[in-house]
Amino acid sequence: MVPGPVSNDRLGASNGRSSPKPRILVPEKVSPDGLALLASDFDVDSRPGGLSPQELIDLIPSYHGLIVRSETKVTAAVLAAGTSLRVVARAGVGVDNIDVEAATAQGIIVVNSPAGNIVAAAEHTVALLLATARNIGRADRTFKDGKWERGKLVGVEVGRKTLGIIGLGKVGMKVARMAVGLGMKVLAVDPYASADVARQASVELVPGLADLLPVVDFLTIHTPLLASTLDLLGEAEFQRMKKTARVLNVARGGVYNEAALLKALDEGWIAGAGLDVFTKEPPEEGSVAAQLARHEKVVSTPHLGASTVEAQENVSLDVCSQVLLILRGGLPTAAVNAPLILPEEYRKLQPFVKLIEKMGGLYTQHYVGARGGMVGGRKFELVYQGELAGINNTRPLFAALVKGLVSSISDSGGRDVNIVNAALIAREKGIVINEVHTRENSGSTYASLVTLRSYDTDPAAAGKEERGAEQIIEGYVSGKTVYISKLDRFTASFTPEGTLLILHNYDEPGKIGGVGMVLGRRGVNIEWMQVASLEKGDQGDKGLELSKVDSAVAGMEAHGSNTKGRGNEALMILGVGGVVGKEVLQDLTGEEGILDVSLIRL
Ligand SMILES: NC(=O)c1ccc[n+]([C@@H]2O[C@H](COP(=O)([O-])OP(=O)(O)OC[C@H]3O[C@@H](n4cnc5c(N)ncnc54)[C@H](O)[C@@H]3O)[C@@H](O)[C@H]2O)c1
Ligand SMILES: O=C(O)[C@H](O)COP(=O)(O)O
Repeated sequence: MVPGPVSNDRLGASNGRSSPKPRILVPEKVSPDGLALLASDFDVDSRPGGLSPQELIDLIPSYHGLIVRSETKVTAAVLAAGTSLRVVARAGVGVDNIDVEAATAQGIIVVNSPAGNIVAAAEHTVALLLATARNIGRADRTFKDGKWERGKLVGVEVGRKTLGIIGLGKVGMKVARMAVGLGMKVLAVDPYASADVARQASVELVPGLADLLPVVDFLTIHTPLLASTLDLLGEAEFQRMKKTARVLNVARGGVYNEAALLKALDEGWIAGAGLDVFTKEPPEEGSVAAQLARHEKVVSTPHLGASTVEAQENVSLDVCSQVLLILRGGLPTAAVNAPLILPEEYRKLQPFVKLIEKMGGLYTQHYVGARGGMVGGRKFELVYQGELAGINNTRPLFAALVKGLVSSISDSGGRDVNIVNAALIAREKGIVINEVHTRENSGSTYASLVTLRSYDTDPAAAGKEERGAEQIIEGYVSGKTVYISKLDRFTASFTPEGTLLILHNYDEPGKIGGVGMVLGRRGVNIEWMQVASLEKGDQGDKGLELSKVDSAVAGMEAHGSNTKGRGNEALMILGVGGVVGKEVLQDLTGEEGILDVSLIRL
């Protein structure tokens, strides 16, 4: 993963001509403070006006480094054309414009500046908060048009009002502290925030959106844009808010569904919005995003959250110093795609690293995403049983769990977690992981078994380590394939890969057919399915596996039906293809006898 230093010979060969220095392309406006660090060793080609996708593909073969902000799309095609490319640096936080997966596959390091523009983004949020409260945009516009409309521009105060924050990470926490300083009451939703850290900042963590939306006067989001946060707020959510509420977005376009937000403003479900980011930037003429940007009730800015002199200096210095290090053969400080395992441990540990990472991802999406639970403040026990118990260096396994747990909730998809920073990231998120080695394998048929247990510490028994409700995932490796053998109280045997739907239901006839009909109607293809029953000794028999059933619902019914009455529970686990949107989950949840549904992407 770590490249050796770049030699000028190599560059000459790739160019077809000799060049005195390795080359770095900067197709956006990046502060000269950082670029100056590179000037003596490299040929820095700055093109602040930007490049078209084709121009970038045509130019990239002769460059060793690429430094971008959010406007340049570093696609798989750009990376494939970058045959000499060693590093892509994002002068900012979000790497959603970079195909990190493709970069990793090509051994290209992606670095960013995780903290350089936090203050700028938080201050911009507060600027929009006050601007929406006091109609600053409209006042400025109409005054400049020669109007004096004091009567139409009466605002509201923010002091003593309630601010809701979705995503209490670096920017969210900064906004919270500033809002407390303005005399606001602050509530937040973030399954990974530590309740202790929140309390110290006078923020009250609430369990979910249902607790937040009806009570806030202002709402701001500070989550990354992920599959799990895309369209997080739609029509139903805006309808739950106060008519006087105002919403802000200095994170990413798409977390509020733009069409729903436009409707909410037009219909008067909410009073206003302050928007810095849009699904397409700049918004296309006539698009919903463009209508929002121009809306009477919206204060809009063209993605200016990080655009301060100070933030641009910070991020430029951060990433340029990393580019310098990498191209000289050193290790970066903020690689987004750093490896979990050292090469010498790879063969032995890689399958277990994969298993544990998948278990972590499954945990967050099944227990937290679907059920509105919390991860911050929970304790985890990672039990290595059988042969695996003999492994001394379990740091990659620990790191794999942290990576899996945070993968569905972080900008980088957890790819920035590595063996060096995993413990720190876990601490920041309030995740406590205890590793247990045991030679016993409790009757298991697998040579090595991994169990992930999570439990609440009873808040009433402060410091006494009493356990609250326990959640369990168990898995094993066979050959190179990883399997989940237990999920909660249910015995299973499935490969945690791709898009899965996990339905907790009453084990009674008709369930499979009903679910198959819903998915068929919504164009979701069932690739395989399995019914996992309660463990022996709990209730019922072992799960019945039905592999590779397509849409043969009738056939599934015949195999999968059983005649147990209501009271017995089961999990229906489906590997699916196609787009599984909110409406699919709503339809499934509405089916008779379905207790809950989780959508898992692994
Ligand atoms: N407009 C701008 O110019 C600008 C500037 C800086 C950052 N940003 C964007 O702001 C966002 C936040 O940045 P950050 O540095 O604070 O990131 P961060 O990773 O520190 O914080 C994100 C937080 O969101 C939480 N989260 C994830 N999914 C969630 C969900 N479904 N519900 C509730 N919380 C959830 C995470 O647990 C985490 O605490 C990023 O998307 C970043 O790109 C925009
Ligand atoms: O993710 C970020 O860092 C911000 O959105 C800033 O983007 P920018 O560098 O294009 O201003």
